[in-house]
Amino acid sequence: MSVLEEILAGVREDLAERQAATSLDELKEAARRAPSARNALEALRPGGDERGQVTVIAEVKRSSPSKGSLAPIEDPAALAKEYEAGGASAISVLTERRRFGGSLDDLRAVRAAVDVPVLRKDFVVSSYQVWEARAAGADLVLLIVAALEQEALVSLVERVHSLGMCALVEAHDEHEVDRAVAAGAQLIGVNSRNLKTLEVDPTTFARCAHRIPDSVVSVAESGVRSAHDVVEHARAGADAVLVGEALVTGRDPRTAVADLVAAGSHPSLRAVSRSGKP
Ligand SMILES: O=C(O)c1ccccc1NCC(=O)[C@H](O)[C@H](O)COP(=O)(O)O
Repeated sequence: MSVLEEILAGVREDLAERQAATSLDELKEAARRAPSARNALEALRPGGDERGQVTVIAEVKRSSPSKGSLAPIEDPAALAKEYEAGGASAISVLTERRRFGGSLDDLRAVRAAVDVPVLRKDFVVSSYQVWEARAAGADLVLLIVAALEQEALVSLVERVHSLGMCALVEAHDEHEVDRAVAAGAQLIGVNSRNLKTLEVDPTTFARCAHRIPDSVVSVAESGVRSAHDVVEHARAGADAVLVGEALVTGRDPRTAVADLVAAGSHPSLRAVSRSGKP
């Protein structure tokens, strides 16, 4: 079994327990009571089509399959506030329990503490999880192309958008980028971590970028550690970077985010056309 299949098997077991405890109707009612979703596309590409800076999505990440335990993070809301104070444009919260140590309670706490959009980062296989995300206040929901058949991907993208949220559709190679575009994604993440080996290949975003239309907001995910990495991804046409490990294992999350934001805002980084058009 691949790492992804193992994770998905655990996710499905946990999901079945939650579905037994809370009906879809109850969830829908909770989603109706939740505050409206914040505009993630505007937050991640504030200049619209006139792209001029790379924004930062800062992640609340306790542990991971590749690295094991990273940081205890007893107060995810306090960490998210530090990220926001450092200039993060959105916060990613891992809600998967078994391998990442996250929860929907983390997401609820973070959403209540910050004013920027909040991403539910999980392994979504059912529209039930999309309703859960909205009920917990999420503004964005991660959908992983490699985990979904195309029909399911299309239907989940539509469900996320119909609830006013934004789907971050995650690809790992050019073919998956094409599937994300075909599914109607307005926000595409290219994850540099190979789901079979868990190795990070920092050239992945640059290899895939030309397949992402300029009208789609793009995110470079995984392995971003330094200002240099932000500049490299900016030069390849990224609108945003998503950073976890480097922030939760560093000493000062606010300053760490601020350094990445400053690197992504440098005037020398002119807007880059991913399609190669001037
Ligand atoms: O982080 C992992 O080991 C991992 C393994 C398998 C599937 C997903 C995984 N991570 C989720 C993420 O996408 C990252 O948390 C995110 O991109 C941030 O990456 P990093 O900055 O390298 O922590």
